Amino acid sequence: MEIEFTKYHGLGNDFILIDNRADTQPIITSEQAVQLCDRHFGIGADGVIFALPGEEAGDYTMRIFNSDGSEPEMCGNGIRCFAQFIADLEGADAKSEYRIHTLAGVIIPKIEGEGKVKVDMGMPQLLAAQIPTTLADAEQKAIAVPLQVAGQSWEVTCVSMGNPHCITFVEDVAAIPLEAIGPQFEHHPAFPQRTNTEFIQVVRPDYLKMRVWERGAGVTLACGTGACAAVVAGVLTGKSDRKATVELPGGCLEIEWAQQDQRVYMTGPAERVFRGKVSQL
Ligand SMILES: N[C@H](CCC[C@H](N)C(=O)O)C(=O)O
Repeated sequence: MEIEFTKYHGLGNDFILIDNRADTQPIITSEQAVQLCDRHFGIGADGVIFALPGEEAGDYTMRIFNSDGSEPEMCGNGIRCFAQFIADLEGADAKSEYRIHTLAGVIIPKIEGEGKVKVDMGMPQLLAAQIPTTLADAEQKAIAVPLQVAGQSWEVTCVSMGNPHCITFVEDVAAIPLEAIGPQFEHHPAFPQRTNTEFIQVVRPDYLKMRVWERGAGVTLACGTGACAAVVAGVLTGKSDRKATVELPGGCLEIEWAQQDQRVYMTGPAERVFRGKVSQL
C-alpha cells in the first residue's frame, strides 16, 4: 500500500499528516505509525495525525498516534498543523476557522495569517478524577502537592487539557535531567493513564520557560497542551498571569486562560515542511 503524507511542525514538534477523509478509521495501524515516526528507519516525527470525516457537528475529526503508538486525546501543536493541512487541502474553498472533533471534545482553530493559528482549547479540567491522578481525592484538585520521583520530593500541580499534565516549577529548567527523570514521572503509579510532565521556570509572571517530557513521545521541542496546562497551573499557584508567553526549546507560544469564559486560548505557528509518499507498509 502506498500512503501520501505531508510533514508539518509546530515549533519543532513535528507530525506526519494523512488525508484520511475517505475512511472513518485511520488507514494505518498504530504499529505502522511507530515505524513511520522512527527518525532513522522511517519518515521521523513525534506523531501521526489523521484528518477524518467530521463527527458530532465537527467539520473534521482529528485522531493522533504518538510516536510510541499510543493514542492521546488531544495535541495542541498538532491541531494548529491540522488546521493548516485542511486549509491546504481545501485550497480556494478553505475557511479560516474549523470545528474539529477530538477525543477531548470540539476544538476550534482559527488561521490568523502569517502562518499563525489561534486555538480555542476549551476549559481545563482540574479534578483528580479528570486528570486522572491519585494525588488527590477524586473530586478534589491536585494543586502544589508532593510527588516522590528519583529520590526527590517535587511540588506538582495536575491539569488536563483533555490529556493529562503534571506541572512542576523549578529554578533552572536547563538543569533538569529530562531523559533520566521524565520516564519516572510518565510511568508513576499516581497517573493511571501515564502523564505528560512540564518543568517551568518563571522568568516573569507573563513569561515562562518550559521543557517537557511527553507521554508516548519523550523529549519534544514543544508541547501545546503542555504550555496551556502550565499557564493554568501558574495561575492556580499564584506564579503566573492569566496571559503569558511560554518559551519552549522550539520557540514561543502565546497562552491565555481567559477570565471571562474560563477557556484557554493558544496562538502559535504551524509550518509545512515537505510532502511525500511511503510504501511497503
Ligand atoms: N504526547 C501527548 C500528545 C501530544 C501533545 C503535544 N504534542 C501537544 O502539542 O499538545 C499525550 O500523550 O498526551
